[in-house]
Amino acid sequence: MIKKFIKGHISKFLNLWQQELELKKEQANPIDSMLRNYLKENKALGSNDRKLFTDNVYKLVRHKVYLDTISPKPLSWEGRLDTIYTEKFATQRKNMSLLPHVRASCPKDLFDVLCDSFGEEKAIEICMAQNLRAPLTVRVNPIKISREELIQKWRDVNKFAIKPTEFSPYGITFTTDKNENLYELPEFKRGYFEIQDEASQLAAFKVKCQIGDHVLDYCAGAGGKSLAFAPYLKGTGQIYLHDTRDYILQEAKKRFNKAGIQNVQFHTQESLNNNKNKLVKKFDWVVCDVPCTGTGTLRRNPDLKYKFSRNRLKYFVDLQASVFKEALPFVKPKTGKIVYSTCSLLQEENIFQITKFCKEFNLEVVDGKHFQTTPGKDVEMDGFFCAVLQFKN
Ligand SMILES: C[S@@+](CC[C@H](N)C(=O)[O-])C[C@H]1O[C@@H](n2cnc3c(N)ncnc32)[C@H](O)[C@@H]1O
Repeated sequence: MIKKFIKGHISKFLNLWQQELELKKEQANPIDSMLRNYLKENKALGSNDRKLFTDNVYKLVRHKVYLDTISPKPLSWEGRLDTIYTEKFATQRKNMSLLPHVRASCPKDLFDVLCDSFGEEKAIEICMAQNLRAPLTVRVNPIKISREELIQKWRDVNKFAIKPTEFSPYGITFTTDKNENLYELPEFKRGYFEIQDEASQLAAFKVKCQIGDHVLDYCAGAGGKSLAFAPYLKGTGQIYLHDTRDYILQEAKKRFNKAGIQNVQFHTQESLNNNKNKLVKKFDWVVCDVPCTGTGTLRRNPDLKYKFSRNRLKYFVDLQASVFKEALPFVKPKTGKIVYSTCSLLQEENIFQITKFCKEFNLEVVDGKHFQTTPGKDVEMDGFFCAVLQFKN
């Protein structure tokens, strides 16, 4: 039974979130930042209460479409919350008279485009998987410690329930849903690891840069991908991090310092433009980890599914094409490679884009086929897409 006091907070918070979404639509603040602010302002919620509060907020947001159909009317957050803890919540999933997008708890527009990409059966499986809690996964920084050493320390001293990731050689996944505060660990402060989903790690490792290479991370954000592939360079060559948001590069700078990586430089849009003549055709690798609908990360960001619209999809498709076109001149002719990646599941942002780029710019996909992960029954990773392209010679 959830205490009345916590139920009150859950309702209050979700009413605020709903208002925010109605008012600002796709510009609405992300739910995780709204949650952080709410918890800061409501110190009366103790640490156990916070976990219960947060877990239930996420559950309600994930299952809202389904709950709106099966909960008592008039709808309220309290009513939806009570419904989660009834038998009906499980049994109605099998009610085939409910529309598929309702059973899968996915807004209709998004469900339809997922069906276009995967067919209905797979789309339902993906949505169901995206309604589960995301696993907590970290990437070990091999410059500071090996995965084996960190696993041993965490198992023996911290008593964490963890396992090595199956595909990434540097990942560790937590196997319980206990909220470990990893940011407070000395190993985090010393740069031994970063929190990063396994699929994102695998996409980053597609940048197989070698000693002495020059790499331009064109949409670097806070540097998540670059931090993962930087150890391949063994301190040689140079990574250029670029983003249109100056403040996020400051964040990246701090993370690189902590990770002990020095062969990097940071470029705002202005500084890259000022140096453009020197930098075009210079890079062995250009990484285009473009802005996208984020439909592969709905377990972490379930609020994104309510921001989705076909217009928003078109906005991202156009933006991705223009970012790719901006980044391409920096690739070294003949040998240079450009890596295009998204955390989207949609063909419009992925395979359709690279097919178009190949035709328009005389490129071909190299290093095997493109790489794609889709959350599903046995796939614990986020949805990611990545392809390595090179000029046809
Ligand atoms: C998916 S995020 C990058 C995440 C980052 N690579 C990581 O692994 O943590 C996309 C980034 O593209 C940036 N961006 C948006 N428009 C851009 C543009 N025209 N040129 C370069 N970066 C852009 C955004 O500010 C955002 O940080």
